[in-house]
Amino acid sequence: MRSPIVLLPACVNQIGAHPYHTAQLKYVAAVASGAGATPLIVPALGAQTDFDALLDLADGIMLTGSPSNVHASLYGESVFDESLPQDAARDATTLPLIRAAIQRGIPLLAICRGFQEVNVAMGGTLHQAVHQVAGMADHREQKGQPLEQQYALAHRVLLEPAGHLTQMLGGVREIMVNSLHGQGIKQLAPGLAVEARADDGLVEAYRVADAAGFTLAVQWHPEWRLQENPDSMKLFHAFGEACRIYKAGRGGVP
Ligand SMILES: N[C@@H](CCC(=O)NCCCC(=O)O)C(=O)O
Repeated sequence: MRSPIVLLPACVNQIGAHPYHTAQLKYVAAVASGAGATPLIVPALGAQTDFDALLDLADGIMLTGSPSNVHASLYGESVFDESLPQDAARDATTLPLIRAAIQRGIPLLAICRGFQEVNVAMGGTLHQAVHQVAGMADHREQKGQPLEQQYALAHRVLLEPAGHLTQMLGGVREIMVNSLHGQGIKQLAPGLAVEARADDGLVEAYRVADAAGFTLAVQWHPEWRLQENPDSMKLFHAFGEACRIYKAGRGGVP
C-alpha cells in the first residue's frame, strides 16, 4: 500500500545568480519521518498552476515557514517595511491552493508563514510587526545567533481546553514552543477556531472549524528537532493518520 502524498508548496529564493524553487530539508524530513508520508515539493507557479491536477494527487498539504512575508496587499494593507523579504510567487500559489484544499477536505498542516497564509486566504489579517503593537511581546528570533538558540523553546502557549490540539496532546493545558516570527494574526478569519494563544493574547494555533478533514495551523516550528519533541511527534503523527484516512477514503489511487 503506497504511503500518502503530502504536497509542500515551494518558496522562490535567489541562490547566487539564479532563482530557485526551494523547500527546507527539515520540513521535507518531518513529513517523511513524522507523518510517514511521501513529501512532494510543488513549484510556486502561481496562476500557471493546475490546482486540480495537484489536488487530485494530494492526500495532504503542508505549508512551511519562510522568512518571507505574505504580501500586505492580500489583506488590504500597504507594506510597512519594504526591506523585509516577500515571495509573490509563493503567495499566488498557496492562497488559491489553500482554499481549494479546504473545499475538498484535504488534510492541512500549516506552520509559521503557512499559518499566516491560511488566515489571509480565508479572509483574515496580520500584524505586520507584532512587536510594535502595544501590549504584545516580541516574537522574533535573535537572527545571527546559532540555530539551536533561534529555535530554542521561547514561550508557553495556552491550549483551548475543548480544542483539537489539546486532545491531540493528551489533555495538557499548555506547552512551550519556539518563536521565529515578526508578523502574527491581527484579525482571525471567519470560520477559524482558536486552538492556542500566547500570554500576550496572540493567536498561536487554530483550525478550520467546519473543515471536513484535519486542519491545524501553528505559528511555531514543530518540525524543528522533531524526534526530540514528543508534542511535535504527536502533532505530525495525527497529521499523517489524517492523510492515510483521506487516502483510503478516495480509493487510495488518484
Ligand atoms: N515571515 C513571517 C513568517 C516567519 C517564518 O515562517 N519564520 C520561519 C523562517 C525559517 C523557517 O522556515 O524555519 C514572519 O516573520 O512572521
